[in-house]
Amino acid sequence: MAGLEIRDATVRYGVPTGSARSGRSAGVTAVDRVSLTVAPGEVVALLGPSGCGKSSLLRAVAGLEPLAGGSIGYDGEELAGVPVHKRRFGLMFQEGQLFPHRDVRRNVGYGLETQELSRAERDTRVSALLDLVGLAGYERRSVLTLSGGEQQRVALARALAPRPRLLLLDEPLSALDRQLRERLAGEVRAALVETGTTAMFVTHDHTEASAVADRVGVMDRGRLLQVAAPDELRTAPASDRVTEFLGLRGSQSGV
Ligand SMILES: Nc1ncnc2c1ncn2[C@@H]1O[C@H](COP(=O)(O)OP(=O)(O)OP(=O)(O)O)[C@@H](O)[C@H]1O
Repeated sequence: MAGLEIRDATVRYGVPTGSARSGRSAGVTAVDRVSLTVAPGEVVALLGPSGCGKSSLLRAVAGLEPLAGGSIGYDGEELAGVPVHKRRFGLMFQEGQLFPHRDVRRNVGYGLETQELSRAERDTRVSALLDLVGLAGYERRSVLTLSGGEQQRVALARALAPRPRLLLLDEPLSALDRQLRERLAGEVRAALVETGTTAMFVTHDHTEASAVADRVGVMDRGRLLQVAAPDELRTAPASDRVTEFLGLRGSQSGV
């Protein structure tokens, strides 16, 4: 199938060699037989409390964690054995990812340096991306002078620059205060939709998940409880745990 296809993916940590075969439950099962698809151009959020396995699943898709079971494919190609840099996926994290000694233009243009573009073409693309993330005219600014929100906008522009076939975002707004987070969540979605970017967005904040994603996957203790459009999750939650995470009852949301 086109896009991302995760089938029965399992990620374990700290399992000594051989113990899986012996059947003993050594180590932690961070992701437990999760199946999920992301269609081309679709944005899917992974939502759940701290420790539920969201980042582990994202890292497995990126190729940063090996699978203990199941498989991950993209556009019909099996990704096992395909190294991180050959997957043509983009990554964006919470913070601390910009090069401090490069200006904004050279940060955003970083992923374009290996592509066969003239300097002028590169600059045009960088300016268009800065425009897209609301930072038109910031080319020459030192990233050290930017606010946290501006830095994450630059990081988003940089991640989008090489046109990744899948963008993986791990809590990209978590270091920002709530008000800014809510505004930026809408802006991130607009940028992803405008560029037609296929994306997986990890968050523990249900408001953010609903603002960013076409569909939200709710995770709990390594398992995927439900995947549905934000409206459908609200009107037809599959279980009480889903209701809790959506903040419709209790105080589990925003853990
Ligand atoms: N490198 C590791 N070694 C051992 N255990 C790990 C490792 N990374 C994660 N874990 C464990 O795996 C489980 C899932 O962690 P993971 O980081 O995927 O969850 P998460 O939902 O992304 O949490 P958070 O929102 O806090 O980042 C947790 O129990 C965690 O302690």
